[in-house]
Amino acid sequence: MVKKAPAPLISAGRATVAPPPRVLPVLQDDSLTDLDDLESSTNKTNKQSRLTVALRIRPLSKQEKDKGLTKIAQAVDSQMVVLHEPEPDRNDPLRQKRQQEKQFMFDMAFDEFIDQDEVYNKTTKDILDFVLGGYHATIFAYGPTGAGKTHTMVGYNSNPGIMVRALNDLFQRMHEAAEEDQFDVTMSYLEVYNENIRDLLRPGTGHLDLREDARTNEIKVAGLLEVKITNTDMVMNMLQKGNKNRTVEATAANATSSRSHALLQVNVHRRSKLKDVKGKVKAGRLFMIDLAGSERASQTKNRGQRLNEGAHINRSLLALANCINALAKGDAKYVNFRDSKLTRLLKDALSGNCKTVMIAHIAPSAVQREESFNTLVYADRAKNISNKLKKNVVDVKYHVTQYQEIINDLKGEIQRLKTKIDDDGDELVGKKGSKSNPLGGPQRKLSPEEEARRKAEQEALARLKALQDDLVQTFKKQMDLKLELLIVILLANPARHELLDVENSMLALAMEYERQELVVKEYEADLALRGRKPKNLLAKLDKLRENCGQNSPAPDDLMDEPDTDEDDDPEDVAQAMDELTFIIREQTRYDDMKADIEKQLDECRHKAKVLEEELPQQINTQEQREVYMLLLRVHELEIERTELQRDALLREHQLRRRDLLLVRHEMQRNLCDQIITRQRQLISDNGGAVPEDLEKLYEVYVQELQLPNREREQRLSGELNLFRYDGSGPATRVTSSKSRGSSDGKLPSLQNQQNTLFIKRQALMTANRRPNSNMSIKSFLRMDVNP
Ligand SMILES: Nc1ncnc2c1ncn2[C@@H]1O[C@H](COP(=O)(O)OP(=O)(O)OP(=O)(O)O)[C@@H](O)[C@H]1O
Repeated sequence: MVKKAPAPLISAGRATVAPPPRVLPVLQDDSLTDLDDLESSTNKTNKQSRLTVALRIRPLSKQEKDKGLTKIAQAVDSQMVVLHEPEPDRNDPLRQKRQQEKQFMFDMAFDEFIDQDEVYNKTTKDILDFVLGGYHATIFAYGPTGAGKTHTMVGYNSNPGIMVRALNDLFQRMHEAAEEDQFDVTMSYLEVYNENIRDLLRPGTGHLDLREDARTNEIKVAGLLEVKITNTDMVMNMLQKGNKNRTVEATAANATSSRSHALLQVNVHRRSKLKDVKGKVKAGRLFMIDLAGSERASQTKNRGQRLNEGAHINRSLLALANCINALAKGDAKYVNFRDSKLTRLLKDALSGNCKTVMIAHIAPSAVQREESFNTLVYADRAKNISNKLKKNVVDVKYHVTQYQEIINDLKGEIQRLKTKIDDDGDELVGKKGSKSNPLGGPQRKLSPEEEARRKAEQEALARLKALQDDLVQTFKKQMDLKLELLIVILLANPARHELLDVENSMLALAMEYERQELVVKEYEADLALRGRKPKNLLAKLDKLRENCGQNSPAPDDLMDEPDTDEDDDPEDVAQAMDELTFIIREQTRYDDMKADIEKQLDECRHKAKVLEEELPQQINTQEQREVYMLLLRVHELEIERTELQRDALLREHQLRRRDLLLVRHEMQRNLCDQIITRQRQLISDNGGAVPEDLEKLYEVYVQELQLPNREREQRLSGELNLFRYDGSGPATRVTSSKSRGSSDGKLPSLQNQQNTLFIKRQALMTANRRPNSNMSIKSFLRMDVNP
C-alpha cells in the first residue's frame, strides 16, 4: 500500500486559544452584517448563497507528454473553459459533424499555469472570514481519478495545498485578533473508504456510524475524535498523521490514487474578550474535502480489491451526481442524500446552511475527454445550487452574567470602601472631637496645630468628595453627549422623527440635489446652444453654499437677485432651483448641529482629563485610591457599552447607505440606457446613418450589459481603450497605446462619456426643433463638447 506524502509543516504565527466556554444550544442568527464583502455574493433578500464553482485543469504529466498526447482542455480566460474535440475521425461521419468545441463558464477557471497559492487565494482565503464570523463553509475537490484533487487539497511539503494554507491562515488571523477575541478550535479528520467511515486521527477505532441530530438535523459521526488545537504546529502534526493513515494505492491512472474520500473538519468558536453584553459566541465550521476520483476500469486496469474500491467510489460519486442534478433543478425536496455516506456527509454543504466552493478538476489530454466532459457538465449544473446562509451564534449564558457580576462587584466594593472612609472620618472626628468620645470623659482642648491639621483633613475630604461628584457628572455628561452626537448623526430629518434614517436622508438629499442639478445643467446647456446669455445658476448655488458655510446673514437674497435676461426661467428650472436652495440649507443646518455637538464633546473630554489628572493628587489613603480606581472602571465600562451600541447602530446605518448607493447606481444605469436608446431612435428617425465605429461601440455596450459584473468591467475598459472621440471627427479606433485615451493620456471616464452623450443628445434635439434645421449625424459627431 502506498501512502500519500505527509502533509507539510510550514510555520506561521501562533495563536493562543482560550479554554472552551460553557455553551448553550446553537441559535440561528439571520444577520450577515459583519461580512460586507462576502455578502455581496449573497442575495440579501433571501440570504441565499449560490455554490461557487471553480474549475482547475492540471498540466500534462511527463508520461502523457512522452506518449505524445495533446491537450484538448483549455482555460481561455479567468472563467471560460473550452473542451475541444479530438482530431475528427475521417471514417466516422457522425463525429465529423459534431461541434468542434464545447464552452463552459465557471466562477473561476484555472489553467495549468495557475499555482497553488493563487488557487487558494481565489477559492478559500475569503471563506475564512466567513468561518471566523460564525458561518459554515465547505471547500471540496471533485473530478475523475488523476485529475489533481489531492494536489489541490493536500499538496506536498514543498508546495502545500488548500488544507494546510487555510489552517495556517486561520491561525494567523486568530493571532491577529487575539487581543479582542478568544478562540476555541477543534479539528477532526475522517475518510469514507468502501462506504465505511474511519477516523484518520484514531484509525484503531474501527468503523464509525453516522447519526442525524433530530433537533438540528445536523449529521454527526458518532465516536469521531475531535482534537482541540492551539497552534499551527499541532495542526500540521494532526494533518500529517491523518494523511499517513489515509488509504492510497497505485493504479494505472494515478501512482498515488486516493481510494477514499477524506473530510477535514475545523470548528472555530469565537467570543469577544470585551465585556460583550450580548454574550454570544460565533460558531464557525470549515469542511475541506478531498474526494476520491471516479474511474473507468479500462483506464485504471484495477482488479480484485482495487476494482471493489473503484465500484464503491463510483457508486458514491454517482449518488453525489444525482444529488447535484436534483438540487440544480431546484428539487430540494426530492434529493436523495441517503444513497451514500458521502452524500449524507455533504448534505449541509449542498443544501443547508453553508457557503460552499466546489473545485472541479479535469486532466487536459484527449484520452480523458469523456471524464472531463462529464465533470464539466456536473460542475456546470452545480452552479445552480444555492444554500441558505445563517450565522451560527452560540449563547454563552455565563458571559453576560459574568459581566453583570463584574459591575455589581465593583459597585459593592465601592460602597464598602465608601462606608469605611466615612467610618474612618467619624472615628477621626470622634477621637478628636466631643461628639463621640468613647470614654465620655472631659474633652481635651486641641492645640492650634491639631486644630489646623483636622481642618485641613476635613477640607481635603470635602474636596475629594466634590471632585468625585464632578467626575461622575462629567462622565454622565460625556455619555449624554455621545448619545446626543449619535442622534445628531443619525437624525437628518427631524420632521420625520426617524433616528436611524438620518444618513439615508442625507444621501437622499444628495441624490435629489444631483437630480435637480441635472435639470439646471440641461437648461444651461440649452441656453448655450440657442446662443443665449448663460445664467450661471450653478455658480449661484455654489455661492449660496459658500455663504451658508460662512453663516452669511441673508443667503436668501442671493437667490432673489433680479434676472437680467428678458425671459423668466421655465417652471421646472425654477422649481429645481428652489429645491436646490432648500437642500443646501438643510445640509448646512445638519453640518452645524453635528459640529456643535462634537465641540461640546471635546470640551467635556478635556474637562474629564483634567479632573482625572487632578483627582489622584487629592487622594491620601489607599481606600480612597481604590474607590477612585473602581469609580473610573465602572464609568469606563459604561462608556464602553455606549460606544459598542453606537458602533452597532452606525454599522447598520452604513449598510443601509451602501444599499442606497447601489440603488442610485442602478438608477444612473437606467438613465444611460434610456439616453442611448432614445438617441439611437432619434438618429434612425432622422434617417441618419450611424458610423460604423459608433455602431461597434454600441455593440460593445450591449454585449457588456449581458456579461457578469467582473468580466463586464474588464471587457468594457479594454474595449473603450480602443475607441477615442477627439471632438474633431468621427470616433476613431486607436491602436497605439500612446494615443489611447484623452489628450492627457488618460481614458475619459465613463461618466464623462455619458455626459458627452447626454449633452449631444440635447444639442441634436434642440437643433432639430428649430425650423429648417436638421443637424446631420456628421455634425452631431463633430460637435465639440466639453462635459
Ligand atoms: N496543478 C498541478 N500541477 C502539477 N501537477 C499536478 C497538478 N495537479 C495534479 N498534478 C499531479 O498529477 C498527479 C495526480 O494528481 P492527484 O493525485 O492529485 O489526482 P487525484 O485527482 O487526487 O486522483 P485520485 O482521485 O486518483 O486520488 C499527481 O502526480 C500530481 O502531483
